[in-house]
Amino acid sequence: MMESSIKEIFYPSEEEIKMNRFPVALTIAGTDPTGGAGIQADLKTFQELEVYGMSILTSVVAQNTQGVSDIHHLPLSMLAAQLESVFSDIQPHAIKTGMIATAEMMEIVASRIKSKQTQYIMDPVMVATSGHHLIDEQAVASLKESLLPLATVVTPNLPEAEALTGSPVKTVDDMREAAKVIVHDLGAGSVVVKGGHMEGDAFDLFYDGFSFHELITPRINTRHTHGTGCTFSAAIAAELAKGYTLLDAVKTAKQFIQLAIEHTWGLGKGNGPTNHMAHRRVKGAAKND
Ligand SMILES: Nc1ncnc2c1ncn2[C@@H]1O[C@H](COP(=O)(O)OP(=O)(O)OP(=O)(O)O)[C@@H](O)[C@H]1O
Ligand SMILES: Cc1ncc(CO)c(N)n1
Repeated sequence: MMESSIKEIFYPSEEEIKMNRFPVALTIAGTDPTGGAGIQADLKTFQELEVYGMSILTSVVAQNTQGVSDIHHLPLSMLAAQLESVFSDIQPHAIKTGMIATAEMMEIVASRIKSKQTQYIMDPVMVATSGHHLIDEQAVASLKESLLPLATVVTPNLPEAEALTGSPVKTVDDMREAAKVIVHDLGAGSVVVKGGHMEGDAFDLFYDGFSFHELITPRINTRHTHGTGCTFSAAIAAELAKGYTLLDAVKTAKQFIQLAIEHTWGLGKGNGPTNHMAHRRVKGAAKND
């Protein structure tokens, strides 16, 4: 059964949040000093969706809207220490991973996530919008073998879906086949194959292992799409932290990123960031509307 495109935003009332619990989400990712991607985008997205955000750094990335100029991977001991700091004190309801550049880092993160009963959203970050590779070859293998099978949902774009499956992913049929491989062969709980890199409508395909759901919104004609994938997966993490179903979380994330792209401020000389506050323009979405 194919779902139609999204019709409205649905945010919890104050009462619903109090009733559920105070939702907490953790991002484990790299940095983006211009704020459009990485943990900066994740924390903004958590906050906009009324989820308490925590963050663990994997790599410090010198980047802006025109590209990546340098990357410094934190020592493995620092990654392990940050994980201990968080998990010995505040338990997240949802964990999202973004850029994890090396196989060694992935193994450390995977061993922690394995021991947690929590929703895990994996954004299999491989290449920045500018085309700069953010993880090494060995890390791709480790991502597939160690992290991906732990994921509640994984959110590859088309090139990442190709890297994961080893097959071209150019058409909707290719997306469907890739989704089945990622769930049934590679072991992810579910997958959203993101169609941002395709022509035509912004077509994403969500597959939960049983049925396909098409999430389709009009393509916004803009170059300002830096960090769209980070923001989209962070929105899914926030909604899962609040206790929404996976399909509802994906639908809300889709609407969130659509607005964020549509209302971009066009910052920077290159591919600018999205506007993480745009959802507030939708009547009734913000608390005091
Ligand atoms: N121009 C656009 N108009 C509308 N939606 C878009 C556009 N570009 C991307 N999207 C949507 O943004 C979300 C992220 O998809 P995208 O393919 O851009 O991820 P990504 O390549 O991983 O992002 P990034 O690497 O820049 O963080 C998807 O829901 C996609 O459909
Ligand atoms: C840190 C980081 N993660 C992910 C992306 C993907 O856009 C990026 N550019 N930077």
